[in-house]
Amino acid sequence: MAITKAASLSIRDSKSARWFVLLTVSFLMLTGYFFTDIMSPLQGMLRDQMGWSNSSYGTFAGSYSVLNVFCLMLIFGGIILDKAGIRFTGTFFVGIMIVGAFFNYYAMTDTFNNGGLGYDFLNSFLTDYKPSLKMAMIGYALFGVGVEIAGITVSRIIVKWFKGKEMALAMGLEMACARGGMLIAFSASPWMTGADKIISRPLAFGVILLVIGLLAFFVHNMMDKRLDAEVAADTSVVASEEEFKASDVFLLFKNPGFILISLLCVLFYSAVFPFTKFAPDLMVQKYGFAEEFSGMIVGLLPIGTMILTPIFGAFMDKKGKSASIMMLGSLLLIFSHTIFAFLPGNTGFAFAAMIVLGFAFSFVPAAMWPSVPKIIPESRLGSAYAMIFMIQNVGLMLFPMLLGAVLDSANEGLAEGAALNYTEPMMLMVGCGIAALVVAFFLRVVDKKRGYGLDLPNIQE
Ligand SMILES: N[C@@H](Cc1c[nH]cn1)C(=O)NCC(=O)O
Repeated sequence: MAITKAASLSIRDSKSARWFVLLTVSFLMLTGYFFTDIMSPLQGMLRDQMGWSNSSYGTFAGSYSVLNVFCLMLIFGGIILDKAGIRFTGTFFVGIMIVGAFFNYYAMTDTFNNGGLGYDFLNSFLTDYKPSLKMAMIGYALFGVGVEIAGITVSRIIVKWFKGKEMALAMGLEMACARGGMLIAFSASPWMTGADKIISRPLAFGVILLVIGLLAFFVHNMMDKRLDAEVAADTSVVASEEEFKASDVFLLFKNPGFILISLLCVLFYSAVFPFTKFAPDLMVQKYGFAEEFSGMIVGLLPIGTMILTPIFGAFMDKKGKSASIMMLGSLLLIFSHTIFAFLPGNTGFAFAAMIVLGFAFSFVPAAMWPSVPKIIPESRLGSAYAMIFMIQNVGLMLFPMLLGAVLDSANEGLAEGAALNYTEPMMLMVGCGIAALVVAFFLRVVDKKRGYGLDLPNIQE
């Protein structure tokens, strides 16, 4: 439900109140993104201690999206958000996130792996897969549902509090906080395992952090309740429905701009998030970094985006050029992955490729997300974002699984202790980048034909 006119001053007109709300939900997203990548720098430890193959690790990473894709959870999440509102949906799905994260933690504990609750059952079928992997996958799949729907809810919260005010800045800052969570995960997770390399330790910390995130969301709920009460009492406020409708989906797929932006989203993000799951191990295997430092190198990526995304967002707000910038971002993606795939394992190349990727990962999200409202009418925006994330999740499910399988098959028969060769998995990422560039090119062509105005400034004078 969107507020289209507020006659008298409300709590959202108070700068400190709305920025405080942004702080609570941004912190929540920081905790969510932290847990999303908490296992990424631990791939080597999972191989050594848990006996997970690279394919198993990829299957685990892809399990994040399994329920989102096969059970259409993002669509249901959108419907629940429309029907039950922000406070219920947010609280419920943050709860799911915590339950999933707890299962993920439990899978890594000695208690579980020494025959704890559920071990014998999970050991009784699909015996090629370790019980720890199956339990972790159940947890991560639940967590994936929770964090994705929490993310959609938070976007809705930002619109509710910032519409007609500093909305782009608020969205940019929320994204920067979320990337901060990624940064902490990549840099700190290997250290948190301690000298005795206990994998469950960072996960326990992650679960606690998520609970604190939920408490922050409760604070948001109190503010939101007050805002709703003010809106209900103000008879001059006109509310318009923006509900998810199944019929909207068919209309969306008749829109070439929507099809192209969804394709760009899945191709671009498939070459980024699944890559980051393997990137710390790539740093160890190809560039010879110590395991503890490998995550810090990958951490350069979120650091760069935290600074650059709001800057590029502000540029496009004023100057436009979003369609061209999406092409440039896709081109940089190809450059970066080409360096990882084909250039020698020199640490300088690793830094250079990560910095180039940081630019790509700042350009495309900063241009893509604010472009959606230019292509889709406001009444169908909720459905459009839900569908785009749903399509994106197909890539987030398949590509980590593919990367793991390609890595294993490319390194079959490798001598014990020899470094893994990442050329073939990285060629897959280059391929995604090329496909993203082609789609970005067609998006620009269609933009010119249909006049979406993607290259025009977001802020109209
Ligand atoms: N699907 C979301 C959240 C996410 C983070 N990691 C995996 N999924 C998303 O892509 N949000 C936009 C972003 O740029 O983070």
